[in-house]
Amino acid sequence: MPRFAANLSMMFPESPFTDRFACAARDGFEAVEFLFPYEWPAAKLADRLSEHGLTQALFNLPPGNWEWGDRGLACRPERGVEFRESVDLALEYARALDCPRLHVMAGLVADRDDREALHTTYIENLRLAADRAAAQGATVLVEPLNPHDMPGYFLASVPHALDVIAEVGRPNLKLQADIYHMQRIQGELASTLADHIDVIGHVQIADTPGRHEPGTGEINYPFLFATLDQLGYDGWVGCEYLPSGGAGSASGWMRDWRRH
Ligand SMILES: O=C(O)C(=O)[C@@H](O)CO
Ligand SMILES: [Mg+2]
Repeated sequence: MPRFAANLSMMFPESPFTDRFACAARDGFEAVEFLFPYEWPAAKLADRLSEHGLTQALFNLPPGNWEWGDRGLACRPERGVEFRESVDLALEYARALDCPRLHVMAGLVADRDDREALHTTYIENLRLAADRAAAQGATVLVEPLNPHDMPGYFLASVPHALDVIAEVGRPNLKLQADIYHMQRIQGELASTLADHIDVIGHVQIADTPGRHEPGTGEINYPFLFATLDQLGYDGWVGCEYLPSGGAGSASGWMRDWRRH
């Protein structure tokens, strides 16, 4: 049975962020993940983890200026200094939270951009991030995001992510397989998990349409959880969804599913 981590950026929206650790523990989660921890002191978040006996499974590098439209820096040639600073800051938080996984967002591409230059920058930046992360035993992840939710995102398909991972050539660079995005990009869920299980370093879930909890849409999650078990996946499965309604919908499906 997969081990689930609550994504505190999306789950428990009725509670302030730092109270969501308690909500996750109350609902039976042993781990949490979130997007960006940087507006809270790392020590405060570390206290929340230990207070509730939770493991930090994953978080993201700083994405640049989200309000101004940044969605990551890694492919942007003109943002090199900021990217390197973002790696160091994320690794500092990772040490404080004892977190071994960091998601590096690629960034957006515009029509006028020189794609070759973005590609070269992305590969160099991922090597740098992976090498700095390796020094503290951490893994760096790349995640294809679907073009409906994230138009213009540089890394928009699983084959592109696999090519990048191969070219970067670092053992601690892995694929973040977000099943919700994979469904909206391409489908072929079970076969993609099976074909690439060796490079999958983290899994995330949500159903579609709506990006809500499993059981609210078209994805057969019981089948995919059994597939992950058969493949021997023993990492975390991040619950990165917006509960469809009310506090109980955040994790009620998980309790029902575990009873069977
Ligand atoms: O949107 C997702 O899916 C993520 O996992 C984020 O880390 C990137 O926005
Ligand atoms: Mg995701």
